[in-house]
Amino acid sequence: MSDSVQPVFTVAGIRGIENRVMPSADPPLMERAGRAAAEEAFRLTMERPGRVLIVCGPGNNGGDGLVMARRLLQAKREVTVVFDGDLARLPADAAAAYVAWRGAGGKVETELPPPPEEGWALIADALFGIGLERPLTGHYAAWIESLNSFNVPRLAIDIPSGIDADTGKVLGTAFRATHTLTFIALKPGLLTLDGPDHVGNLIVRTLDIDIAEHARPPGHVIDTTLFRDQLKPRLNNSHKGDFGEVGVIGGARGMNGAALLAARAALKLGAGRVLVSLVDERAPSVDLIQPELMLRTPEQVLAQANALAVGPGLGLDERAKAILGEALALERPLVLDADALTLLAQDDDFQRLCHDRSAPTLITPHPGEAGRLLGTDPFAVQHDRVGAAVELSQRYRSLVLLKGCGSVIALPDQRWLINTTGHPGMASGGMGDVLSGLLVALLAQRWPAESALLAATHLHGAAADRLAREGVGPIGLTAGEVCEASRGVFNGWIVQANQNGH
Ligand SMILES: NC(=O)C1=CN([C@@H]2O[C@H](COP(=O)(O)OP(=O)(O)OC[C@H]3O[C@@H](n4cnc5c(N)ncnc54)[C@H](OP(=O)(O)O)[C@@H]3O)[C@@H](O)[C@H]2O)[C@@H](O)CC1
Ligand SMILES: [K+]
Repeated sequence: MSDSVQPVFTVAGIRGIENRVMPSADPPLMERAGRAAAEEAFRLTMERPGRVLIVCGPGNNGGDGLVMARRLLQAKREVTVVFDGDLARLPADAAAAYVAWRGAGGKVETELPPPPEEGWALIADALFGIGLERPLTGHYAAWIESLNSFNVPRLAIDIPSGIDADTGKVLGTAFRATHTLTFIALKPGLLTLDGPDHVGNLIVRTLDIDIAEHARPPGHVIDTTLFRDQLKPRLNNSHKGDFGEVGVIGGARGMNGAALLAARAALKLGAGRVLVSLVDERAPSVDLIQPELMLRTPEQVLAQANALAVGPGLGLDERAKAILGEALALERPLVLDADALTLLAQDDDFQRLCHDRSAPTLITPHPGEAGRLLGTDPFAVQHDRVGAAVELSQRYRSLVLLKGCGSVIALPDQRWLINTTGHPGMASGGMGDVLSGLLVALLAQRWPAESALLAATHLHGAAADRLAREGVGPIGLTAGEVCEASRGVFNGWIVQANQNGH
């Protein structure tokens, strides 16, 4: 994995690094964290002099806030600290930070005071960090609700209080930050589920720890460097046979569009030929909007394509089952989505076939489909998206893309990655079909399965992001528009990857 790719650690991983570094850390980690937070506060209040409110909790996150407060006070800033923790139960570093704060002349309020007349210059949330283990209730929950109501910069220290650092779940209620300064490394909860709605601008400070020296990250954030090796310009001396033959099978009655969208996306991402089979017998025999697509029978597609996407609008009837069985038996890269996933979840024979395949299988469930595949429900999946994706990958010996806010990719060797492109305008019909099409196009062009899944996922979101920047959406964005924009973004990546001698 390239050094520039951002690592992601679960709480257990962060604790492991802390335990290794802490005994000899000079200055201590909490001093470094508090100093980094004070620096960030200066940056955020450059144009907003005035009083900074720091709300500190009963653990080491509160300790970070107390160090931050002392640093600001020593730099002649006005600071109000709120802390009502039990001094006798404060961890050692946080207790030392408390003593140092009082020693520097700092005062402590035990209730949230009203804001000064000119308003708070900044609110810093140092209530709870990675140690939060149960829902927030009572006065802590009330404080957070109140802090969220101020329209001023709101800085979360390490993680917005109330967000579970491993899962991104809101535990009771959660601080809505405009900025989050996180320490040592990213955590999954900042990137997936409810995390992105609470973190605002995300800033990582490693606290001068060389992470690679201490631990191997279990996860990463997806970026283009992960598949840059595949981003090659085409040779002048090329022909369509060099770029593979995609097969898409789906499009039952009322769902023709799902398979056509996938097929069009495959065409726009450079597949040499795209064969599509609409299982609806009354479906048209040509796509008049995209006549380049070759409409064929399922048998012809299964026989000819060198990479297959099965499922968009496939239906759940006997014919659909027969097609899925045949596709699973072919040793060619296979994308399964939508109805194919529902059929897979229902049938032990399909599961056995899937498990025994030697060609790559790529499954792209949303949380509902993932729940069915795991024999549970969407809530359980969302409760631990990374865990669910890893389990699916193991159970189905597949590369998995679990869709949703902060899509999670899990690979058969148990590595996982989180995607940060895309936006809620993509929550609309047909988006998943386009993603399947982008993915199968790269597979047909003989990209390795892992690179294809990372690239298609990242591209799908990046295309939607570009459109939103151009005023197309986010609200009302259509899957067809993402399909078109993906082509431009992808070609741009190739140009970029091949500049400067790469
Ligand atoms: N360790 C280090 O060296 C470094 C750590 N760093 C910083 O420390 C943070 C982690 O600190 P932490 O482990 O002390 O956990 P933290 O998030 O402060 O919360 C624990 C406290 O909250 C309490 N509590 C929990 N849930 C609750 C609830 N629902 N409602 C009420 N109370 C609740 C819990 O109480 P208890 O469960 O024991 O009742 C305990 O008192 C980390 O995010 C980073 O900011 C950095 O300085 C770098 C160096
Ligand atoms: K916090």
